[in-house]
Amino acid sequence: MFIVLAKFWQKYRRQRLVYQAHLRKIRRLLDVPSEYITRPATQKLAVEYAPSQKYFQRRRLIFRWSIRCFLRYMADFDRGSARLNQKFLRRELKTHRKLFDNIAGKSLDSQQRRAIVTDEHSNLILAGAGSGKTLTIAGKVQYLARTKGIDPQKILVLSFTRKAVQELQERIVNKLGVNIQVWTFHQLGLRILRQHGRPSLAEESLLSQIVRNYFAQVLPQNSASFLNALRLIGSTPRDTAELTRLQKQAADWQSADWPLAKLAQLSCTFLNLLKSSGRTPADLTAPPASADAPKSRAALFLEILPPLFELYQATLTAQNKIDFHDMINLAAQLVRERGSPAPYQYIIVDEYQDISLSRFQLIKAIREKTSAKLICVGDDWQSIYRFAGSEISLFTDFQRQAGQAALLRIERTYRNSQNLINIAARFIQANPAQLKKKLYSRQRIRQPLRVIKYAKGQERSALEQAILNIIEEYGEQKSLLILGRHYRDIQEFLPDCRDKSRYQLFQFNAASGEVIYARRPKLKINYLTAHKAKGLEADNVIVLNLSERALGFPNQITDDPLLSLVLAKAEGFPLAEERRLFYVAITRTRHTVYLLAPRQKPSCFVTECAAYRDVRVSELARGDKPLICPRCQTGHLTIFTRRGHQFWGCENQPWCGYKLVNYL
Ligand SMILES: Nc1ncnc2c1ncn2[C@@H]1O[C@H](COP(=O)(O)OP(=O)(O)OP(=O)(O)O)[C@@H](O)[C@H]1O
Repeated sequence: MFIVLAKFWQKYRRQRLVYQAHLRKIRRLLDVPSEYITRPATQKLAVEYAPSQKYFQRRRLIFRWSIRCFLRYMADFDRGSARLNQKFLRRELKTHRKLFDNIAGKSLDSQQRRAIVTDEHSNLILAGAGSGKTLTIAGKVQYLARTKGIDPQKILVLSFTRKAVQELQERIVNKLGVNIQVWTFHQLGLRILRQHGRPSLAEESLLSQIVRNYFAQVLPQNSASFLNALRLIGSTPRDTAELTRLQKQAADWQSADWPLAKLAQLSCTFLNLLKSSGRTPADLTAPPASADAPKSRAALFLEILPPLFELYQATLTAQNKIDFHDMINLAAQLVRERGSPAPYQYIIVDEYQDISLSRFQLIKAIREKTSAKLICVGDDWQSIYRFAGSEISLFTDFQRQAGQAALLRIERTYRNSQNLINIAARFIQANPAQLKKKLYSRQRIRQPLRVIKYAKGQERSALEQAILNIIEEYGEQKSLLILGRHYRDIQEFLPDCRDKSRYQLFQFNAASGEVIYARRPKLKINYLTAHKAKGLEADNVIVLNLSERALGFPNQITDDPLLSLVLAKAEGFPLAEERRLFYVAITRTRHTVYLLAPRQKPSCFVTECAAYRDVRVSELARGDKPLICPRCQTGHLTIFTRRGHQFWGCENQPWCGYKLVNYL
């Protein structure tokens, strides 16, 4: 009897120990986790805890609350992990409140904080213009380095332009004191190539030289290909004699008038885009031929392209050089073959909406070697580089491209007023393909978007009117950004600013982009194209030349359809990229935006915005009274003489009383 009891007791104790071990294990799981549970970690946990699940289920041990919680967790692991992650986030936000209260002197808002502490394997931070993307990235780096003990050398921060890199470096290294290196994709690529002793950079003009040589020397030697090229530009020779004459002429091709010159230029652009996507001509397929066009233009082009591509690649190899695109393509290949340049734990990409296929491949290669976590920050509303090879689907379809991801938002803008965001968001979301966002701001400004319409010849007066209105409202101390769609827009507005012999009301320094308004020389004015202004801000903004014409805003010159073979899939919505560019332009302002549009043929964007609430439209008076009073908006400005002094004032005196002192 005693032996039976002893055996029973031993068995009971053994079972009890197993039971307690499982219980301890699941309690550890259900406790607030010490780190964020990522999707890959969730899958590992599911495997790790399956035996405990079986153990409790088999014995129907569900009387304890923790066991019931555990079984519920195991039934839907994703939801269970999400719940635990919420607990983790709450604790992290509380523990590190002081840090988030002071990132470079700014207290982060709740969405910025969440974006920082969320630590999924792949993270996409969807942000609005002026919502503090740069500050959030700086905060993330500081959080990782200071609280998680991550070596800053294992955090790879990437951006697209040197300017953006400098800004990030300045904020992270100088302001936050975290010693980190921020790179452009090309700098990173070059670093990888140098590590493996790869060749130096070829002259920028090499591609155009080779293309020229190809069309002048190589192509004419092959009559069939030469004929294809002529067909492509719509000029089929009448007979063999004419074909031979054209082949001979090709060798002496000098001027841009040569019929194949445009095709050569197109080939240069095409090859640049092809290489920037990391593909070769073999990856391209022409659309199927139709009954009326047995060989499409695309098919003809894809016949003459491969030899050109090979010639270019062979020249690079012979000279032991690489081009700008190889810096990224070869770097990705080297990472795949020989490993990552450093054991990165985090990769943070700024302005992710501008990502191209080849850059994405480079990130992917590094992640495959290091299992680094990826944090991409961007704004699809500001994606304006499709023409240069950016692939917006890598952003909008992030989950499919980068694996299951956490989608975070930062939607409070610190730059624009709510009134301006309402206008800008309505304008951009007219395109239903743009991701939905609810941006908000605490700032309010009545009629932040103001349209001034002018007659032909009044361009300069319209600009002056806008400047005077801004000075009247905000004084001379505020910064002013003048934006054009094309660089030459400013020259159309200030044609006489190049004539040094005359009195110059405006002076424009083309090198620095600085504009000096002679009557208010202290006013800080800069001129940029809308593309260059991305990422910048100013107190007030004037957008020039909003006209409806080929080189207006929107720019209506369409790309050669052949480029669609290498560009991202065309968007269904008309002028989608120009719309985003206009959105970028108007969101650079902290206060107001003036849109200068011709009375005849104003831009369709201006007409669309003019119908919105909170948009003010005024017209410049014709003839010799071009300036409208900025205060009452009805009278014109005229010169008054009082006690021997002259000054500009509103003609509606004394009702209006507006005077411009120190103007004459
Ligand atoms: N939490 C905050 N508190 C106060 N100011 C902030 C905060 N976050 C950002 N800002 C300010 O908002 C402005 C815009 O920030 P930032 O330049 O980082 O925006 P962005 O998202 O990169 O803008 P964009 O995409 O339009 O270039 C800056 O002046 C920045 O200092």
